[in-house]
Amino acid sequence: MRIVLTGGGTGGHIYPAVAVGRQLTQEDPATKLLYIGTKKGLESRIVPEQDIPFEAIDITGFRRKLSFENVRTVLRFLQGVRRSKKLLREFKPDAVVGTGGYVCGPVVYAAAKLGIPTLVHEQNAIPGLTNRFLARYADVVAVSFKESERHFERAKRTVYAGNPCATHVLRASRSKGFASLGLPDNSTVVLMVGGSRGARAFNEAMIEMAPLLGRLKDVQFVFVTGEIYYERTTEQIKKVSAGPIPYLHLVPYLNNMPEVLAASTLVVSRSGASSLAEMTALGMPSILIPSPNVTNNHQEANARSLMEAGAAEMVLERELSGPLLLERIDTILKDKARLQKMRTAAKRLGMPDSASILAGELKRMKRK
Ligand SMILES: CC(=O)N[C@H]1[C@@H](OP(=O)(O)OP(=O)(O)OC[C@H]2O[C@@H](n3ccc(=O)[nH]c3=O)[C@H](O)[C@@H]2O)O[C@H](CO)[C@@H](O)[C@@H]1O
Repeated sequence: MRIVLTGGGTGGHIYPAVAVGRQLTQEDPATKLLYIGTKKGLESRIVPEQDIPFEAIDITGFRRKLSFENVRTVLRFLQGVRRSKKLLREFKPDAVVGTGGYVCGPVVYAAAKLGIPTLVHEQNAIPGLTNRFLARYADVVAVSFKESERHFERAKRTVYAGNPCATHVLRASRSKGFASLGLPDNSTVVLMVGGSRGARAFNEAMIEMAPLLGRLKDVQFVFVTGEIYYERTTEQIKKVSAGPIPYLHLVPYLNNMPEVLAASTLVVSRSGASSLAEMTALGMPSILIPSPNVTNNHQEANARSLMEAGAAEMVLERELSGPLLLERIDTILKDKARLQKMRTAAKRLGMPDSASILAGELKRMKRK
């Protein structure tokens, strides 16, 4: 099969597309993939690193308020459609998969206009602007939460498919995760990550926590700062600490997130949909700190669903401080029975066969 993947801006839109591509290649090594994204989005770095051919189009997102910038956005959208049509005519895909973020607007729209089968994947319980727009053109809208089907009444067909990142992460090697951190197998690892771009509040808490980490015995901490915060956080931690902290691994970004996740005992995280799909697939206990800056506060809704199932604790950003977080981590780690309960509850929410459900849909669409 020849498949065009598109979606981006942030990791939460990119990794589901990559996971679908991986699944198709695994099922049939002759699969040919092309990813269409933007130069500015994280996809321009992540996708080539995954050995998937990448082409960029120039496009910006709509402002929610009426503005002159939106006129320019419409013009860029039309240009994007023209460029997408050219790329699609050259590549001749059997189907196009869009995973959200404004870049997939012109690509999926162009494909629909050319009569190429299209599938849109929505990761969140409350859909984004681009996917809402595309729903009426796509042949299939795949949702990650059963309850979000109701937002896509105009779609030709909706499928409850989960998030394919869940499948992808289950293939990760735990030992490789420990080895990449230079740690022996079965070390206790606490991973702290503020989504694919990092978050200021997470970095502030990391700086406050760093000098206190020694209070927890035999625990290794992995702090993922996000690329833009790395330098400042490293400097600040140096300033507030007496010397190097041997059990702290400070990194800007993890290219092997599934492996490190598999090696972790507890995760402190934002509650983006793809991250949660990965954590639940692995049965990973977590402390979730939802981003307050997302459409319809959807990260808090995401976090609440894990908390109510007993898989996670939630800390709101306005309550967050380094000492409070360390206290919560310590309490959970000391309570082995609680950890086990959280693992079981998380696993129950996981949907590990998501990538194969989506691959099945694409094969069915091609045959039609
Ligand atoms: C601020 C914002 O707009 N957030 C949205 C964005 O989040 P964001 O892009 O942070 O998305 P998620 O948390 O859903 O997913 C992050 C993805 O990046 C990966 N990763 C992250 C850090 C790292 O160092 N290495 C790495 O590989 C994770 O494993 C995961 O696959 O998209 C999600 C899915 O549409 C939404 O639910 C979020 O609300």
